[in-house]
Amino acid sequence: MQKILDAILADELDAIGSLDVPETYRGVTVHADEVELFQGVATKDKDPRKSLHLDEVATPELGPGEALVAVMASAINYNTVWTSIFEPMSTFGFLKRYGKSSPESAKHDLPYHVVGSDLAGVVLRTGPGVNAWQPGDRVVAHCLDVQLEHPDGHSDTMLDPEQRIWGFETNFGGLAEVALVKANQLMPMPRHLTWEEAASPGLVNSTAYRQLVSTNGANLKQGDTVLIWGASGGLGSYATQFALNGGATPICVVSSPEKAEICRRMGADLIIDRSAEGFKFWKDEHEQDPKEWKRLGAKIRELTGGDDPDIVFEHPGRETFGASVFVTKRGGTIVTCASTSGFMHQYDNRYLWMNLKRIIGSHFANYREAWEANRLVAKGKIHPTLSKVYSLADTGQAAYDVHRNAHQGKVGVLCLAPEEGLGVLDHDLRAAHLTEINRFRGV
Ligand SMILES: C/C=C/C(=O)SCCNC(=O)CCNC(=O)[C@H](O)C(C)(C)COP(=O)(O)OP(=O)(O)OC[C@H]1O[C@@H](n2cnc3c(N)ncnc32)[C@H](O)[C@@H]1OP(=O)(O)O
Ligand SMILES: NC(=O)C1=CN([C@@H]2O[C@H](COP(=O)(O)OP(=O)(O)OC[C@H]3O[C@@H](n4cnc5c(N)ncnc54)[C@H](OP(=O)(O)O)[C@@H]3O)[C@@H](O)[C@H]2O)C=CC1
Repeated sequence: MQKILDAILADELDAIGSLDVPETYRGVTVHADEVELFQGVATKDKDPRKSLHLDEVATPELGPGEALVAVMASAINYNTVWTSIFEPMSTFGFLKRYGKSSPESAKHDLPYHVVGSDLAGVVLRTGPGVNAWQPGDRVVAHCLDVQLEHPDGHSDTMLDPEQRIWGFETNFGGLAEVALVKANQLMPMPRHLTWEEAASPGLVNSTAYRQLVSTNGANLKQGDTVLIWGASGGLGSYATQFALNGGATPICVVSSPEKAEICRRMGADLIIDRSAEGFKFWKDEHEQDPKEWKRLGAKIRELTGGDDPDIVFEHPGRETFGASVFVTKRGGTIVTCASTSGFMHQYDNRYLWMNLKRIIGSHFANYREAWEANRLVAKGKIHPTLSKVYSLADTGQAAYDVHRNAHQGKVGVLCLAPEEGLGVLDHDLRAAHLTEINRFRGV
């Protein structure tokens, strides 16, 4: 491993293909014999530091269409939080199902799960049938694992029944020194970013792109008003940038003055601090409070001068969904990709049908959407929102921060990279955008 790292750090990438791939590597795992670890513990008290381990694991065999990547850096996504607390279900069920689907995928079904759905690194080896990528290529990986053997995925790969999220529904994820991906997950690493910056947008940037910008999602247009929950978080920090870039007006919902300040730094003017306003959309566990929905709607109208949101960018789920449906403009769109606070939603359907609103479900992104989202990063039009970086050994703490909502934007993890700040090739482009690249640091 050290020879590989030395070659990468010396920028001798042509040598990578001739260096031996190590038989084992360090990866962050959950263990199948610990899925009951948090039985009886409330969700908020389940501690990823107890369930995420740093293990020496065997390097998987490289199959057709696959690539092994030396991972310089990765990032925490909320799916790793879900894996680490074994909610809403243990990810070992996904690995078992995948393992049964073909002889090639049997290797994924193991008593440990190497997690993580983002990476920046260097291709070590490619399997048979891979022509577009070579050992030594500097890459980032999006997290859609799909082989495309079924007809259903051929207009939109997200519709393939065998579509999976790498490092969540597959093994050998990115929070490790080596990762196994499908070659059609690879994309060029933006040349003006460090390893840890390049590793941080992938999953959330691609998801927000499909959810908000793509015709498969809300198809945002100039002049739209967009309500963005968690606007300084992982998804929200990219949704806010897309709204601003696309000539729309974001209304950023956050929960502290620090987060409000980050949104202002991104260029947003209309901000709601949900903690300061004290919104309480549920009277108790069973009943919502439509007066609170109206209070949120009135606040939005006060900020916009009377406009209701054309689009509501949803992911908190149960806690906010009723309010989201209510405040959306007549004919507008609620686009949802998650349910962090609970997946059994409740809303008043009269406001949906009488006012001709639409709810769209959105999940990750197809290769084209992920590529377009990455291209915007590479061109310096969308910027990483990295706030803090941890070592691979401290991944548990990093996931704990995200679980506790104690983070801003994205939290990075150094895998093989010995320190922050390495990997930049285009210093001029970097200099031109340094303020934006560092906008989430130290807040
Ligand atoms: C990129 C990052 C993303 C994120 O962060 S997303 C957030 C994290 N992700 C999650 O929280 C999602 C985790 N996944 C899940 O919770 C589950 O994954 C799902 C609820 C999505 C699906 O559950 P499942 O049990 O895997 O599948 P079923 O579709 O419920 O299948 C169970 C049985 O139900 C049958 N079935 C499905 N649809 C129908 C139908 N329309 N009519 C009749 N039967 C149906 C199936 O065939 C199967 O049957 P049989 O058990 O016998 O094999
Ligand atoms: N389907 C898909 O493809 C994807 C799904 N996801 C899912 O989306 C969700 C969010 O992911 P991500 O943005 O990365 O996570 P983050 O934790 O980085 O950001 C989410 C933000 O949402 C806000 N939030 C959290 N809980 C609530 C609540 N109860 N009410 C209102 N706002 C809330 C918080 O902001 P604040 O406190 O400032 O309001 C928080 O910062 C997760 O469940 C994740 O699994 C993520 C990516 C892809």
